[in-house]
Amino acid sequence: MATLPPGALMQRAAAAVARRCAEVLDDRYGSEYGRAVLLLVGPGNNGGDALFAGEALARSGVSVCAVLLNPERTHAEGLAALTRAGGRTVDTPPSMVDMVVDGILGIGGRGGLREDATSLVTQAMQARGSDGERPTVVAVDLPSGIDPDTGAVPGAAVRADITVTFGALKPGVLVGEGAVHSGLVELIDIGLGPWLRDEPALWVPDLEDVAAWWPQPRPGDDKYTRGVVGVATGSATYPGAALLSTAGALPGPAGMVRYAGAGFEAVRNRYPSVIPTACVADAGRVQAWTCGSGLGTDERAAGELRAVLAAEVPVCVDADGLTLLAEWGVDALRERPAATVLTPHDREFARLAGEEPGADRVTATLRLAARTGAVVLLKGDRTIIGTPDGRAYVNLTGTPALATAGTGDVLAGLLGSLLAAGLPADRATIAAAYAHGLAGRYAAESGPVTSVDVADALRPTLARAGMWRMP
Ligand SMILES: NC(=O)C1=CN([C@@H]2O[C@H](COP(=O)(O)OP(=O)(O)OC[C@H]3O[C@@H](n4cnc5c(N)ncnc54)[C@H](O)[C@@H]3O)[C@@H](O)[C@H]2O)[C@@H](O)CC1
Repeated sequence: MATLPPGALMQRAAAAVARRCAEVLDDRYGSEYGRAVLLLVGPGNNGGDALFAGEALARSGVSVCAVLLNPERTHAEGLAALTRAGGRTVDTPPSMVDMVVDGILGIGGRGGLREDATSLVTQAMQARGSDGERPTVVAVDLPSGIDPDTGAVPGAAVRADITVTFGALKPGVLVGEGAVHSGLVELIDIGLGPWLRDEPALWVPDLEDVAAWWPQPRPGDDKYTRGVVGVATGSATYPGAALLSTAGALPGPAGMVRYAGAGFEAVRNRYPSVIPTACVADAGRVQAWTCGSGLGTDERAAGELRAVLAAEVPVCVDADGLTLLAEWGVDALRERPAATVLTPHDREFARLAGEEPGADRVTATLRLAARTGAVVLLKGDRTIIGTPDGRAYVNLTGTPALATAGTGDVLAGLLGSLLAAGLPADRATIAAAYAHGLAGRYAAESGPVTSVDVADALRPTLARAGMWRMP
């Protein structure tokens, strides 16, 4: 740090916030010029960041005003800079505000917002932008009132649309209630790297990574060289699961889908390119299996899952497959000669692990991954992926709209296809969660989402996001 001029980190942080604010205003209004931005400024360096960001915005023609929560402890240089640039302080929020920048508390904040801050935030949110809509809220580093380390929200807290966070992703903005308050989280590198402790506790996959990993068809490929995925799902009771997991597998990167199970006629009628058989034993060679969605838990289902697990190829186990595994005990999974991926929701997790994920979902996921030797994808508001070697990822593309029946079947199908196309299990799982979340968002743009909509949205999503590149 000695090599950096004093305040350099704050300047970089503030510049990143200002840049993001300007982009959001441009998106909303076509230009940031003349728009009204309100800074909520707390007593520490978080407030300092907000003030310097306000300075930069004011210099670009934005009308910036600031409410100071603790005038006597306000970052003095920041305030002077804002004032020099034409920004002003006000006692109460004006009625017309296009954007609120939350610089009340950052990583120094503890115990939720106090009363004065809570009422200030409430007033600010009653303002309206010049388009009549509520102001966009951009949080500096983290939304004020959330616990930076755990994501707990012990009292009132700011609800941000966007959080611009610096140097490292604090778990508080990624998991639990804190994640819900953080909106879209953007990590900015301000050069803190050398001073950060250890490895990040949580990694956030981004589109660049996922698009780079996504297998593309190469010249000379045929359907077999691109990988063949086997889908062993559905039952007489749940024939829809067969269709949904197949629908998830088809847009994936594998060159062929084989279906094995009780839904084979329905699959044949709906998807002519799929090779259907009644059971795993008859299915022929595959490079990966997805098994479990709607499979049931009877003897037949157990036999199918055993056959799949005995194959020396990667396997994604979902839904009823997880219930069966829980009955058998998960420790034997370590003996599998190829990778396993488990995709539980909370109740399935509790059956598998013998305990609820609890408040620390990341640690719980990693513990199950270490115990089973499998990559574990714990579904939730924020899907968490843990690897047996102790890396944890959180997927940020999901949407609550995906909390509807059958979307997990689609995810499992897509994941199987990525495994069959040769992606290592951790990347396949991350990539599937990422693309599935995006597809959920895309589907939600045209109305309430069903799992069929998510499956249908996969192809346009993969093209739009660059996972599919025209060969
Ligand atoms: N760590 C770094 O090197 C950098 C930090 N930066 C900014 O600095 C922030 C941290 O700044 P500070 O350490 O000054 O802390 P904060 O600005 O988060 O909090 C300031 C003070 O508020 C008080 N406080 C805590 N909880 C409160 C509550 N519930 N209600 C009212 N007051 C409360 C405490 O006295 C605390 O020290 C980061 O979040 C980030 O925004 C950036 O400027 C970039 C560089």
